[in-house]
Amino acid sequence: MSTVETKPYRDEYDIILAGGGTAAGVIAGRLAAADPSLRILMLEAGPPTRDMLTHTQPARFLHHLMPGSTTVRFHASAPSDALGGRSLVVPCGQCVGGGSSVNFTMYTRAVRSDYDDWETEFGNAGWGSADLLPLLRKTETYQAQPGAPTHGTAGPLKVSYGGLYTNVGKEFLEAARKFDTGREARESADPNDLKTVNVYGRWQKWIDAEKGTRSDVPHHFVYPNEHNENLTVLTAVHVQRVTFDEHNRATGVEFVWNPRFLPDADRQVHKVTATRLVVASAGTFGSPGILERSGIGRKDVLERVGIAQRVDLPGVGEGYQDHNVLFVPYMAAPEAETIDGIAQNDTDAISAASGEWFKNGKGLMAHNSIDIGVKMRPLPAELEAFGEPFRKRWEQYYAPKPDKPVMWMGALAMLVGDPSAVPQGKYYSMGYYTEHPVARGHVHVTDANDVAAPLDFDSGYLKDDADLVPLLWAYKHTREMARRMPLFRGEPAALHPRFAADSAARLIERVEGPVVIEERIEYGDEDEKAIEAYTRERVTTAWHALGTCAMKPREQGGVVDSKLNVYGVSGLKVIDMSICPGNVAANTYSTALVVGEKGALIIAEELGVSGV
Ligand SMILES: Cc1cc2nc3c(=O)[nH]c(=O)nc-3n(C[C@H](O)[C@H](O)[C@H](O)COP(=O)(O)OP(=O)(O)OC[C@H]3O[C@@H](n4cnc5c(N)ncnc54)[C@H](O)[C@@H]3O)c2cc1C
Repeated sequence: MSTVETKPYRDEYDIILAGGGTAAGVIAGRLAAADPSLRILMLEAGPPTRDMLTHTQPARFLHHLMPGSTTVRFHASAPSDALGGRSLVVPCGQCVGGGSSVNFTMYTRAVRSDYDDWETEFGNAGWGSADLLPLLRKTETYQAQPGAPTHGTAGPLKVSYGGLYTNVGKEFLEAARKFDTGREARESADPNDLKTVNVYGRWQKWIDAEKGTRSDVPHHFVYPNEHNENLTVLTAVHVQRVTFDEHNRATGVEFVWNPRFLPDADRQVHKVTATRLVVASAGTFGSPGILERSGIGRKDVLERVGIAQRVDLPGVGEGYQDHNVLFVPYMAAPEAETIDGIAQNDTDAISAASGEWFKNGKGLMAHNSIDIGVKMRPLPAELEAFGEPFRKRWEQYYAPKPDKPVMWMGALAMLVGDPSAVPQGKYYSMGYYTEHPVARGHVHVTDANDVAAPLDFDSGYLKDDADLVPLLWAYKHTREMARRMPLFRGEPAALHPRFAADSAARLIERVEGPVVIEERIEYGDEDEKAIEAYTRERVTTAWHALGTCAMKPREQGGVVDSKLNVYGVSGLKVIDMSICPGNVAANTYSTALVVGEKGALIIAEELGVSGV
């Protein structure tokens, strides 16, 4: 295998993957291992990741989100009234491995009904949970509780509880036990068995229990094929478009070097031929752009930027979804075990944690800050509190499917937020996100050629009140638990709602030692307004973008069929998170992997390759 910049590469391959992220890496790795004679080219916009500690050391994930990061691309939405006039900025992996190389290594799997909906409601035979569970197992070796049902035993990616069980996690579990008595809280629970809801449990991580390394795609699917001369990974490449013959069959791609990484490279358009298949695997923001620049999309979108339409496919770039998340920080006692120093790129903290990590793969460096969480469905009184805006959603969508959680909640042993806005010290954060938001957005190109041009991006966030009310409730619910943890030392005003000084809900700005809190906080109308304003001003991306090239019938706005073929052309598939027709109750890495695995099987079957 060659991981090269600019040259050498051949003029012709059997398969070209446009994008070198999570799903693409699984496809390349599986196909190359099964048939080393297949000539595969993977074209990635960003830089290589091989053996780099910022990628292999799990706790360093925030390094990739720092301003000026070269391993993610930031997409800014149009300002939205629903977000207090803000623009939402969504970072996406932009390096070999894509999201798998920069994500927070939080292991979360969808529930069965999410995938069953893909099959029954969107007409995709072969995509139900019974078909996908074997593929979920295929990707992983589950070290957290070896032998646990539904998990894998021999896959390339290791799943564990990480290198430490922090006191933040332990105290959060205890606070849940005491405060949230309508739900169970057990260390032995498996919240990721595709069905468990309303049970707080230890949260798994995409981290190797022995080596302490990130379970990313490149180091486990792609780089192990280095002996294979027929697999080429070309980095710093902007795929502009797919080329076609007169019968609308994909013949290859056109690309330019990404000037961000290769400022001195030529500015010409390069062409490579694919004799058998082109796969767009550039993610939820990237794949619709490749289709649109190739003339596949909605007429007015293409006309606006001067692209001649090849196929009228109005669903391209539509249906954008994510999970709406908030992280609310609390001051912690000095003895709190947090990854704050590492997350903030403090060199002393990094070298201290690296010492243990290099020795035995353990400690804070083999961690992602999340030890305990819950997939939560509202209990009857809570549903009442969600009120009218949520009732219809509940009755139509959630009530008939008892495995579907409405939210995820958990504790993070770190400050998530701007450190310069709060007093120095240790922090933990309460995190919560909605699993299946109602509102949809879109992503479209604004330039016919320039891959780096900002996108026409509407996140859709909080445009439907059914998406808002669970978040308002979750602030109050998690605040009760955060205050009941013995490590609690206060609520930093800059990163909480602006409650009036004489409100019963006012903040406890600082305490010097553990406090005993038994009373629930009472919220008046003004307090509720403060929480809504706060939620609109602070809700952010969960980095789980999906749905912009949906796999569903063409007449319903679909872009690909259930074999992942783009409607209206041949020889072109889309395989990444953009194909998800519906959301999943989970952080999305697991689903991106299963989409890659399923895509590899479909390609293998069509090309007559066995052993995938
Ligand atoms: C910061 C962050 C944190 C996350 N945390 C978690 C987590 O803890 N747990 C979890 O389950 N999920 C998490 N996720 C989500 C998960 O990692 C992603 O959903 C998943 O990796 C997406 O896979 P994909 O194959 O669809 O796209 P990606 O992995 O994003 O791959 C797309 C690739 O295509 C490249 N590309 C785009 N356009 C072009 C072009 N024109 N030419 C060439 N290349 C192009 C991009 O650079 C990118 O590398 C996180 C994601 C991010 C970004």
